[in-house]
Amino acid sequence: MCSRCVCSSQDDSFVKNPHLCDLKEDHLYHLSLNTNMDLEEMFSDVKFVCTGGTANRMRSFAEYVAQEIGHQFPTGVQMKNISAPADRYSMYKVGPVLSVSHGMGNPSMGILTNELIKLMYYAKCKDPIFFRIGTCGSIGHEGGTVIISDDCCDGFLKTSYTIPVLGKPFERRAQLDQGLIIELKDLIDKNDNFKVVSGTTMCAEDFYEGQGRLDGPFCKFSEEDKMQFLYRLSGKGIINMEMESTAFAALTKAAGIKASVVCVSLINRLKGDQVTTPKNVLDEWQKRPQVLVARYIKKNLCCSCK
Ligand SMILES: O=P(O)(O)O[C@H]1O[C@H](CO)[C@@H](O)[C@H]1O
Ligand SMILES: O=c1cc[nH]c(=O)[nH]1
Repeated sequence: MCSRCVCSSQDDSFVKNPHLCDLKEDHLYHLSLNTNMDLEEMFSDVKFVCTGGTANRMRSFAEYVAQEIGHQFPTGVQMKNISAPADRYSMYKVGPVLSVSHGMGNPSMGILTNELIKLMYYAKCKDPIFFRIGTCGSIGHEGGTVIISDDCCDGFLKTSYTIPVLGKPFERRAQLDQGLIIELKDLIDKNDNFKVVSGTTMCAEDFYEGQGRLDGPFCKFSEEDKMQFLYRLSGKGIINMEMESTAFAALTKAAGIKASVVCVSLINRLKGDQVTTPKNVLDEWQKRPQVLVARYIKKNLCCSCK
């Protein structure tokens, strides 16, 4: 970090923002981290950043991955939520793995991903890989099916993430890392008790009308309209819908960070709208993408990172 500001060189870095050089300190407000802390000492060993919608899921993923990679916490040391003071996201660190909740929707995922990218920069992490471990609704695949996103599009079927910036639309390509997708698919084990498929993911801005649901408080379209829409999506290779993939894909791509989205389907939307699966089954289903991602981490962990 130069003495005057928070910056180190930005030439081949994750961030592209000259204004960071005007900051004497940078507060990653939603993570309750800032550059007055020794972020390099705390996070420079991070190689895998895993995100998912809920705090409990990301805590249990952290505990699971600790087992899988044989990470030992010092005796009596409890795994703590690093971002607890901010009372927004939950962040757990298990050696080279960060497990962070992202809440629901692109805006929440966007805030988190922006701050995680800056964290990687300040901590001088080397080639981190990001994952979104989520749930989704699928088109034509039963609940419990794991879906790897080959590509992602917004609700207008554009493979980009567009937000208003200074009153004008600002569009970024939402592209996931194709090499990482192939590596994940290579880790599918025929003995797994779940099916894995891949295709394009539609990232909706809404759970109800935005995903063609008839069961919200308002609905201006018919069941026929809904089914026509779902079959139109299916005809374009879109196999699932969720609500964070485009912000996640666009921002990680802009940072030059490899990223992948792996979700489990909670419902085949061709058969209905309501998620009625019992909690214990949903909990088991939610572990399935975690198995695949943990397998990747275990395989790619350098021995020195244990
Ligand atoms: O289970 P998570 O990862 O939150 O993802 C899905 O679940 C939420 C909707 O129920 C949305 O956030 C959607 O993207
Ligand atoms: O149908 C679903 C299920 C989970 N998440 C979504 O966004 N949609």
